[in-house]
Amino acid sequence: MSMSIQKFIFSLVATLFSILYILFFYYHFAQQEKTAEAILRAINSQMLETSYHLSKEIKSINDVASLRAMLDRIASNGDFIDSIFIHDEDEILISTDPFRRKTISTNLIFSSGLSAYDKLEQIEAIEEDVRFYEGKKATVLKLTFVLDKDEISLYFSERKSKFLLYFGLAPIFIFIFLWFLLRGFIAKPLERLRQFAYYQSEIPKAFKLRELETIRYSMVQTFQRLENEKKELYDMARTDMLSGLANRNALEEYAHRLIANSSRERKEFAFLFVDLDNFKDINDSLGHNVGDELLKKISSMISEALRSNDFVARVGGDEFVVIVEKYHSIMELTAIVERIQNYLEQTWIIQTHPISVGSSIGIAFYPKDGRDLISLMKNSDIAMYEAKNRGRGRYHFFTEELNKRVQDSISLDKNMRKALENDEYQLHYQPKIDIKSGTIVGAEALIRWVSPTQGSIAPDVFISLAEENGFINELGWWVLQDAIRQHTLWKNKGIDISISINVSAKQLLGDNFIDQFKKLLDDNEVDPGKIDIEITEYLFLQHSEENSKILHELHDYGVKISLDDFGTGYSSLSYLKRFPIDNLKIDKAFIDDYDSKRGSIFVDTIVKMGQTLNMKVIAEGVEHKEQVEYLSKIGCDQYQGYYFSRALNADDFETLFLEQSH
Ligand SMILES: Nc1nc2c(ncn2[C@@H]2O[C@H](COP(=O)(O)O[C@H]3[C@@H](O)[C@H](n4cnc5c(=O)[nH]c(N)nc54)O[C@@H]3COP(=O)(O)O)[C@@H](O)[C@H]2O)c(=O)[nH]1
Repeated sequence: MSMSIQKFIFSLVATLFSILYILFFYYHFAQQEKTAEAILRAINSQMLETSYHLSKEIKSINDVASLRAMLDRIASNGDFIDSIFIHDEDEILISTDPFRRKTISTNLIFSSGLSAYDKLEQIEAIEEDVRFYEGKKATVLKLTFVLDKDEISLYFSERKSKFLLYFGLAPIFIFIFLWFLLRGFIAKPLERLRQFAYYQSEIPKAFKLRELETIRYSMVQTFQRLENEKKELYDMARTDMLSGLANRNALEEYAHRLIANSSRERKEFAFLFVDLDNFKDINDSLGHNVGDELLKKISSMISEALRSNDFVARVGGDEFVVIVEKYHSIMELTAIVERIQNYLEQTWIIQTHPISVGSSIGIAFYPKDGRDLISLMKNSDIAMYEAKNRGRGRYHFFTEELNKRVQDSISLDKNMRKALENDEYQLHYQPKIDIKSGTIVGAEALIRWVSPTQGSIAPDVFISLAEENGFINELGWWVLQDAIRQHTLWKNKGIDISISINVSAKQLLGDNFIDQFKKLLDDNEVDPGKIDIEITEYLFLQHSEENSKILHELHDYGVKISLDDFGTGYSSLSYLKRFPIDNLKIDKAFIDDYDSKRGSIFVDTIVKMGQTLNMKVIAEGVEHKEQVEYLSKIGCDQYQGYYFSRALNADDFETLFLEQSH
């Protein structure tokens, strides 16, 4: 049976005090007996002495009466003697107690079985013979000492009280003091140490007892050591010893956590299975030492190719898993994949051996290609084998459809960039018509890619990819330069119309856009008021502080700002309030629907709202006469659309402009 430290200390102290109390009581009774013996002895010797004196003094029975004074003195001096009397067989001859008439039985004094204290308690008197000679006749009288019972019990009860006071109460106080002392210095600290050892709760503060303090300090040290060892073991269990990368255990933990989060937040992530090409040959031909060293280098290279929030684990000899969570598009992901492959595609010098090793990468996506680690591993592995089958040093997606899409995007990306070098882009211009006068007041520059192999490619096909991969900055800059060039050319020919240029959010927010744009206008002596920058609502979604600053700067410079495709995307009236917008372009979808009840209300409302906010309102995608009539009726400012003209190349636009202005 176990007990708490507090209980143990309490029992220990209590047992100690019980023993002490037993000893004290034994001592008390022994003392009491000794005292009783001493009292009895004193009374006895007083008695013997008195009897001896009386024997000498008394010569005849008549002398007894003369002894009164002596007896009174002895009775009053004797502490425990109540009275003294002398009697013969029949009657009391003399007594210090005037009321004493009878003798008292005194035989108990000789009863041997009783303790001295009991004798004192029980006997009332003791007596002694007084012998004397009247002539030759021996006479025996009895001398009796009557004991003062009250005095005796008062004496013993006083002694008892003192004993209780000294030996009874004092230990109780000592007991309480000891209890608090032991509890405070031993029981509580030990209990705190126990709790610390058991729960590893907060480290107890230093104790005042040296031994306990040593134990506490040792425990703290032990726990710290254990904590470090635990951490080391934890890390070891999750680290690949050769490469220092995460191992399969760590991958399992990471993937489970990520899958749970991604499923909750409905997000996808990419799971890459990386396998080195020809690694087995290197191992077999140059030995495992070289292979190991190569693996170490490759591992650190893969880590270097990744961003801090990507995850990499070595899951087999030359197999790695990379998890990429944050990417905006497949193209951004493929850029990461290509970076890994490019980093690994170098010649490594290992123990003087030049070694080249490529990699094949299979890519699967959570949740599309697998909802758990096993299926993601399996499917990315299948994709990796497909990459190897197709000639190594490649990457391959698990689904063929995605594979095709990515391959198409990659070749589009390549061709799109080449097209700029080969001067395959052209700007077409769609007239903007003033509704009241019916004349051309401007032109929207729209890019066209005229490929020698594929013919005219619409901007819808490549603009979004150019925005995704950042090529829009280069392409957009070409558009601006070409539009300004054309504007200057027309101005010199007397065609002084404003030009609207589509500028993507990425381009607008790119480095130095404002400075370069202003320089372009200044260099060509272009009136900024003749240039209209078309932006979409998408711009307002991000970096709104920065956007606002750029738009205000452009506006202050004199450039007009048009909000394109109004009403289709992320429309919020607060944009119209916060940003300096000159023109509102109603999206074609609203214009198409102008003849329905709701549709007409929308168009009408947008026109009124725009004009109330001092904006010009331009209808897009106008294809029919009725639409123009309706727009005219509701007071819309301008329109553009196939009804008047499609976007034309610069020459055709010029012809049309000159035709309609005459
Ligand atoms: N960042 C840049 N974006 C550009 C540039 N050039 C074009 N674009 C954007 O590409 C999208 C598609 O443009 P496009 O194929 O040229 O189509 C434009 C018009 O041809 C078309 N349109 C005009 N009128 C009609 C019509 O009556 N019917 C009909 N079906 N289509 C018509 O609309 C497009 C103009 O759209 P918008 O820009 O919204 O005014 C398009 O989003 C362009 O913005 C560029 O140089 N840079």
